[in-house]
Amino acid sequence: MIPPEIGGRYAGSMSVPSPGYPAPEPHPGAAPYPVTGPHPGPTEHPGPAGYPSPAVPALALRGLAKRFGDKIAVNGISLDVPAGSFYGVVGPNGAGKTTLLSMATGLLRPDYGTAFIHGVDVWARPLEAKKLMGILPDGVRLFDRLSGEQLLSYAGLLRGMDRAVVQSRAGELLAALDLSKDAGTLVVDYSAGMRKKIALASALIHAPRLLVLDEPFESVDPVSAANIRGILEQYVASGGTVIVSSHVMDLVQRMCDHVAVVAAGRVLAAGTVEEVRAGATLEERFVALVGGGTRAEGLEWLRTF
Ligand SMILES: Nc1ncnc2c1ncn2[C@@H]1O[C@H](COP(=O)(O)OP(=O)(O)OP(=O)(O)O)[C@@H](O)[C@H]1O
Repeated sequence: MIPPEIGGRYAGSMSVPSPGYPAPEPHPGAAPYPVTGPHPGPTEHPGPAGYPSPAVPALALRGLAKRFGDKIAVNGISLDVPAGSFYGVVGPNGAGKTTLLSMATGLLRPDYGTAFIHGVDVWARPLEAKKLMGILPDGVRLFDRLSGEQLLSYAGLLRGMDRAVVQSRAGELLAALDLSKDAGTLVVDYSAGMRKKIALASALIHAPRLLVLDEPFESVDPVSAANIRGILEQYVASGGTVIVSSHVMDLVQRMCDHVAVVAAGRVLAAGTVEEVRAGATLEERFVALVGGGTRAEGLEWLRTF
């Protein structure tokens, strides 16, 4: 039995789950623990300008929860990401963003709840769901004894793509991400930013309908970051959906049309960027929601030379 109180806590009507999905269920072997907060009611989500309001969200999370030992990393999150949106997930260190996105994309089994990619249950129909998405996970190792080009070919062939198509797309992606001259270099010899870019290319090669990118701009130089932003903006303009987690509020405010603020395993606010920031900057709103930082008291030894 699922605890009756499971569900996300929402700071307004902007957050969203739409009806039509079954109630979240605990996964086999999950130890029940109290997950607080009421079930959010269904709300209409406007699509981005120029797109009709889509009936089926690109990603629907229902009552996702995960505990590591005594630590509840994600505490019953339900959320809809509208198809065609550029969705930012922001939160302080340790907020539960990576845990949430890992459960949403089939990388980490939740204790409770499930996720639907364009209506397909990630945990009940994983192969179907995974065909629909491209993932840039945080901290997952790549097959780094392959060259960049080989890694891309591997990613494409693994998705059942035609070899000639894989080759031509790999060349285009390497060029777009400024990796052509390093195509034959082993990934183990790539810098952190180059690894990020080749992992992103691997997530894009099968032209998924949903991209889930955990910290895609971390370690990436400003020129490459601008290239990546351009690629993602075009992808969204042609109907794809992007979810990015990031700590850079300014970037999220400029790039995303929707945002969810996550802290301590819960959603504190979610909706369009305009709704969430409510006239302030996203950074100001974030600090107000999450709480001000601890002042650097003590540390006198650092100021005595
Ligand atoms: N495999 C694990 N084992 C134990 N605890 C974990 C594990 N993964 C995450 N946690 C804990 O769960 C909480 C959420 O971690 P998570 O990595 O999801 O946060 P995050 O929002 O992605 O953080 P950051 O912004 O620093 O990357 C943290 O307290 C973390 O210590």
